Amino acid sequence: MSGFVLAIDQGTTSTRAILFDGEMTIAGSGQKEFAQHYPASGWVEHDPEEIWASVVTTVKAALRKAGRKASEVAALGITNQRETIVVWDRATGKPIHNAIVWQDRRTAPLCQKLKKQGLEKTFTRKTGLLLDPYFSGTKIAWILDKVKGARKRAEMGELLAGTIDSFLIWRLTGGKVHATDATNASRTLVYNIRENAWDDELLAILRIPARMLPQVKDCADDFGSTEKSLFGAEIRILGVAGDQHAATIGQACFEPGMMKSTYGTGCFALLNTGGDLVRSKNRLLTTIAYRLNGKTTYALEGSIFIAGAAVQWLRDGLKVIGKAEQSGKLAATADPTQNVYLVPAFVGLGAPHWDADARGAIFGLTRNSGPAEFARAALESVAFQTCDLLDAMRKDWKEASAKTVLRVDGGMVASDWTMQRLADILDAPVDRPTILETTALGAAWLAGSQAGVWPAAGTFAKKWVLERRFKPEMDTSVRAAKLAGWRDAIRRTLSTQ
Ligand SMILES: Nc1ncnc2c1ncn2[C@@H]1O[C@H](COP(=O)(O)OP(=O)(O)O)[C@@H](O)[C@H]1O
Ligand SMILES: O=P(O)(O)OC[C@H](O)CO
Repeated sequence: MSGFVLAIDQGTTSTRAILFDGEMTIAGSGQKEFAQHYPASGWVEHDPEEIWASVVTTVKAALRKAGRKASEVAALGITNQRETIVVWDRATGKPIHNAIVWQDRRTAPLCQKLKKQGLEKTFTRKTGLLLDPYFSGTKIAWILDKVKGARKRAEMGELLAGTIDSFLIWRLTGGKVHATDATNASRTLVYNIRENAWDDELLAILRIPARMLPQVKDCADDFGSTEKSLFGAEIRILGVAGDQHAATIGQACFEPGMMKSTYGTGCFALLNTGGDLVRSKNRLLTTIAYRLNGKTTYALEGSIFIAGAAVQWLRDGLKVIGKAEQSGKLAATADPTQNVYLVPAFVGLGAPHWDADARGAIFGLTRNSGPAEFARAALESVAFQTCDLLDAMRKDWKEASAKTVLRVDGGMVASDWTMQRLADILDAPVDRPTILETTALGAAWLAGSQAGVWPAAGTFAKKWVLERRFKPEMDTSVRAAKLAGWRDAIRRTLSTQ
């Protein structure tokens, strides 16, 4: 069998399909953006049919560009934006509502109600998550409540629910397989991460019928085969993981203590804690890093909602840059004597504050403040937020020693200035690999190793190649002063002061 492995990376703003060859290099790829729907303030939806069409188009494009046929592909891996949920009709495969996206805040009142009933501890103990609208469970409950007849139909087994991976598997296999993997399940708020099973008590609280949920498999497992009519030949689906988990694998963070951080629209940092299910006392999430051969590896996760999105704000909102890549150059020209801070709480704050009501703020402006100081403040905010996550991780898990090295990926890591500032603020080395498509690579590795055409974890990890290490260079007192200023800015921004 050939070593060609296909990865579908179904992200928040675009879908990518990448065909890797036996040397794990990219043979061909396709990418397609799709519409974001904002039906009300704080609501974010995707059309599942548009997502499905983008998957079919990009897979065909990747094969065409590589000059390969589906019959030459040994396996397919799927990775996806997490938490985003679809409910569809079992008989027709048609969604009964648009997908409710991870960023969507519509279930904040339900989360508040459950918190007031004293239920957050129960959810956290079982799922490792918090009662925040970010996660899928309350979104499923919302659809069952609001779409006429949905709950009854779900109880009768006529409706199915799933994260995007699950919806795609259903469509790709022609409605034969309703499955997901343990990492995606671990983001739903109804999956018990210690017992590795859907949790009846939590399902009852949210009134979600268990029969509408997918079977949960290992990340490298048999998820069925794509219908021959789609790509000309069947392709076995052998790997599935949420995108941040796939990036953890693609960055070869297989050892406890290893950590990756992905800087796209938001930033998601995962610290591998091995078999230890570490309970956070500092409002980080406990999540399943990956599950292989029935063995669960856990992670502590810090989720930041705005990272590269702050650069988009410089470009599209303030219009002080024309392109994202100009942000670093502009920041480098900022006046070192000014202390301008941006707290980018544009959609509230994620970890470790979880303040849905906070809104963005800027501090320290003077008559001399201009585009350069705004650009520096925006890029530095990403470093400061990561620093808050790392501090919380160190407090939560003593093995997360001062020696932590951060492996980075995502669109924003192209900025050398930002990566150097990140190393300076963290006071820790930041490693940027040669392959930045780590998410797709992680999904491809799951599928390729399961198919037996790609190497096992140890050999795969040795193929991780450093492109550049950013070492901390900032004077200790300068760093301390900057961090003190940031903490003051955060304190003044929180909605509950
Ligand atoms: N050179 C750069 N400097 C700073 N930010 C950048 C640069 N290039 C891209 N970005 C930011 O990275 C983000 C895109 O990264 P990507 O990983 O594709 O995100 P996503 O998968 O969330 O869509 C955008 O928000 C963009 O503003
Ligand atoms: O699609 P991305 O890269 O923005 O990632 C989204 C995360 O999985 C949300 O938890």
